[in-house]
Amino acid sequence: MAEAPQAAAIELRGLRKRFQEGDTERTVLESVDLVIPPGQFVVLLGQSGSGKSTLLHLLGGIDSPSSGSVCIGGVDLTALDERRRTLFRRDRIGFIFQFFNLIPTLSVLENVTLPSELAGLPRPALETAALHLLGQVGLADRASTMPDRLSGGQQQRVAIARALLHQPLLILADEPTGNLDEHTGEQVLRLLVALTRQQGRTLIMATHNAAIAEQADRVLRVQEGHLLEAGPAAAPLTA
Ligand SMILES: Nc1ncnc2c1ncn2[C@@H]1O[C@H](COP(=O)(O)OP(=O)(O)OP(=O)(O)O)[C@@H](O)[C@H]1O
Repeated sequence: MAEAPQAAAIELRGLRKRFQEGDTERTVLESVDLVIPPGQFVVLLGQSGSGKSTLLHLLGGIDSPSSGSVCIGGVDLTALDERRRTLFRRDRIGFIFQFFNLIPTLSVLENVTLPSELAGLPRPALETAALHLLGQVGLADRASTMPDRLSGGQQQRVAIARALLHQPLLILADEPTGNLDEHTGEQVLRLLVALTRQQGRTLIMATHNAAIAEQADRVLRVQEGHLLEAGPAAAPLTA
């Protein structure tokens, strides 16, 4: 899919998301405008239920806004039909979830290569790249292991390799260490940040880990439907 060469990694304009619950309509996000240039690491804060996952789903094309536009790498997801949006998501977005979502019947290597194979990338080159990435996440010797033989931190490192293999435009991580102990979680986050920085990728991460937020280029907070610059005075966005 064609992309403008200098396009922002993310451009949101007038984004609004409402959910219908019976007779009541709940506005989760309202008037969200945001521009993120390529290569930045952005942390997303916000209380439980504030709308962090909703925003990540809109950025990844998992869900559609009620109004407004979502441009990723210059491609307006709201202008794509469902099939094209699915293909865009598969080819250009990397997801890392709290629960690692590995396929239990596939080996570590197969879990890492599967999404890229589905995207039509050639298998021998993929395996070489996947083994290299598994080395970078410290799992070079576990390629043929089944996921249930790995610790939680190791499983999340497999998920990181899987999310990075197809060289996505945007990596979305939704509380990726919520299921890990604090020490392991922080190690995994540091690895994810280091790898995405090394590859020059854009990473948006919902996390409550203050040490990781300190490493971010930008920290945003979802609060009462609005997206604010996080900081002592929770200022409105200037983007
Ligand atoms: N499919 C849906 N239908 C109706 N309401 C929804 C739906 N998805 C999310 N919501 C509502 O939107 C609000 C924001 O939810 P969201 O999961 O985005 O919050 P969050 O900040 O990620 O929370 P947490 O930190 O607990 O994961 C919540 O009130 C939730 O109930």
